Amino acid sequence: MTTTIPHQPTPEQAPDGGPLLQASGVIMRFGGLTAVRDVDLTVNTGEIVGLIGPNGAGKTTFFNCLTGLYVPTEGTVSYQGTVLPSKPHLVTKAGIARTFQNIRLFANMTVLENVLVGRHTRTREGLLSALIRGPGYHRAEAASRARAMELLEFTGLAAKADHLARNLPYGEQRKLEIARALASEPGLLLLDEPTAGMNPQETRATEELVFAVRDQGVAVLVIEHDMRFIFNLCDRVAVLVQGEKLVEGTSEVVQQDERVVAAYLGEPFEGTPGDGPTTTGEQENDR
Ligand SMILES: Nc1ncnc2c1ncn2[C@@H]1O[C@H](COP(=O)(O)OP(=O)(O)OP(=O)(O)O)[C@@H](O)[C@H]1O
Repeated sequence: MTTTIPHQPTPEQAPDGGPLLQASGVIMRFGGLTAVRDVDLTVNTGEIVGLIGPNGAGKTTFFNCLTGLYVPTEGTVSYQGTVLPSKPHLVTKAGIARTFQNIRLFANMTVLENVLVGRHTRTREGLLSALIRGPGYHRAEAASRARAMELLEFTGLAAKADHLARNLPYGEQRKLEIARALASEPGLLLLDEPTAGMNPQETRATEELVFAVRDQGVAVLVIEHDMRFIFNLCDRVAVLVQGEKLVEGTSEVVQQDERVVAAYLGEPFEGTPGDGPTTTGEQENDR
C-alpha cells in the first residue's frame, strides 16, 4: 500500500521529540454547558497520541478548539511555540491538518482534484497569476499535481486518481481524506474517528497508514473508540471524561487504570487479538 515519499515539512519544524502542539488550560463553554474543562495536552514531534473517552466527553470539541473552528472560552493553543490564530485556514497554514468524524470529500470531484484542493494553503500563485495563466502558474500547477500524485501513491489510491470521489469504497474515501489533509504539508495531523464504520481489514490498513504518516515525520493526534486500534498505535493516550482529562499515559498504563476502566472501558482491555473488547460500545457507525 504505502510507498516512501519525501515529506515536505513546514519550514520551522520543531527538533525531534520537542513539543509541537501545546494546549494549556483549554476550557470551552456553550452557554451553561462546559464541554471541555481545563485540559492540558502536548503532542511532541514523532509521536502518535490518542484521545479517548465516552460519547459526549468533549473530544471533538477539543479538536475544534485546536483547529480554530472554536475559540476556547479560556486557555491557549500553541504550535511550535506560537499561539495559533482562531481561523481554521490559518491553523492549516501554520502546519496542522485534520479529518472529520463524518467524511467531507467533494463527492463530484475526482480523487486527484480532492487532493489538489488540499494544497491551496501551500501554493503561492495568486489570483492574477491564475487569471493570466503564465509560466509561473503552469509550473506551480505541475508541481502541485506531482505532489498530489505522490500522496495518492503513498495512500494507495494512485490508480484511482481520475475516479469520482463518491465512487470510491468507504475505506478508500477515508484514505483520500488523509491524503487531502497531507496535501497541506502538515507537521501535525488530527484524525477524528478515522476507523468509524470500517471493517477489521480496513481498520488494519488505516493503522498501517497512520504509522507510515508518522514515519514521514508527521505527528498524529487521533480520536477513536476502537481500543485495539488506539492501544496498538499510540505512544501516549489521554482520556477525557465529562470534559476533563482523567488520565494520560502509555497504552499499558491507561488500559489498566481503574478510573478509565470504571468510566469508559467497562473491563480491563486485553491486548491480544481475539481477547477482550475491541471497542467500548460507544462507537457510532456513520457509514
Ligand atoms: N456547538 C455546540 N453547541 C452546544 N453544545 C455542544 C456543541 N458542540 C458540542 N456540544 C456539546 O458538548 C459536549 C461534548 O461534545 P463532543 O461532540 O465534543 O463529544 P465527543 O467526546 O466528541 O463525543 P463523540 O465520541 O460522541 O463524538 C456534548 O454534550 C455536546 O452536546
